Amino acid sequence: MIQDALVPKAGSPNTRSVVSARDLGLTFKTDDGPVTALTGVNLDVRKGDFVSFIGPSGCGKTTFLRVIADLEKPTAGTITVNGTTPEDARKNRSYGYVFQAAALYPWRTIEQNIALPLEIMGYSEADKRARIERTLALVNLSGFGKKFPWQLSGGMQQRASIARALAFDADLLLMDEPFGALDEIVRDHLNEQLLELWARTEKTICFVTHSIPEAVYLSTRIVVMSPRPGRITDVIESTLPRERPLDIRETPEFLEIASRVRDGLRAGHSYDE
Ligand SMILES: Nc1ncnc2c1ncn2[C@@H]1O[C@H](COP(=O)(O)OP(=O)(O)OP(=O)(O)O)[C@@H](O)[C@H]1O
Repeated sequence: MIQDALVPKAGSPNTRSVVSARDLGLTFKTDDGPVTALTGVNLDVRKGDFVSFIGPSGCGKTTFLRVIADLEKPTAGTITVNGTTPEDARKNRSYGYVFQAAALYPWRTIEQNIALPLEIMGYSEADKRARIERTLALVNLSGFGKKFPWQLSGGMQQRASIARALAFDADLLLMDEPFGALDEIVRDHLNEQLLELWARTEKTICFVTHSIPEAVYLSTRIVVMSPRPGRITDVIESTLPRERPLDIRETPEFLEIASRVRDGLRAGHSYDE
């Protein structure tokens, strides 16, 4: 069941939302014919929201993030990012993007990796230094700036790539399964740290995951998606408090939300493929 209040109606995007999509669609042309990655997507992401996107492989989660980031152009509907087109939002550096793999340059130290977007944007040496120190502290990596990526664990590398995405102070963070390749204990720890960072910085976060517990633990809202064609099938507003110790995952309230997400995923899942 989709809660009416949470699902915007077709029409003009809400330019006060950080992300506002109306009837958004994207159909890729491929040699095997058109592939509809997204259809009829209506969604508002409000300032300070932590929104997770969950759904089976191919339901368009990454494509939606890439549309927000202006890495793909929609073929139907409209979308605004910070009240502007995704292209303007990209040019204004309105978002930081964290990829599935840490995507750090191995020949650059951690601080040189974080400095990269700042160099492109022409920050002064002093400003660059201050921002590197601040973002390293934010992800608990102070003192590791001179290391190379291969000298750090997978979890630390992913934290470094979050630092890089935070370095230029974008209010919006787009995260595509950032912890998918990490073991569960490291992932728990990073989830906790990400929530702390979100609370401290008041960023708006769009987060793609395959994990129900991760989505429920992190989010203020959970967007459940379904494939062929990729679409939103449920939007769940979390009733959990913002302060979330890890053992909140054993509470009846948490399990109830998780069960609703699971039902949503089951309803949109085809088992014969
Ligand atoms: N550049 C492209 N050209 C053609 N088809 C594409 C392209 N990018 C994505 N697709 C197709 O669009 C659909 C949605 O893909 P997308 O990667 O957004 O799904 P996803 O939900 O992020 O999947 P996963 O969980 O596996 O990462 C899939 O059918 C995919 O094959």
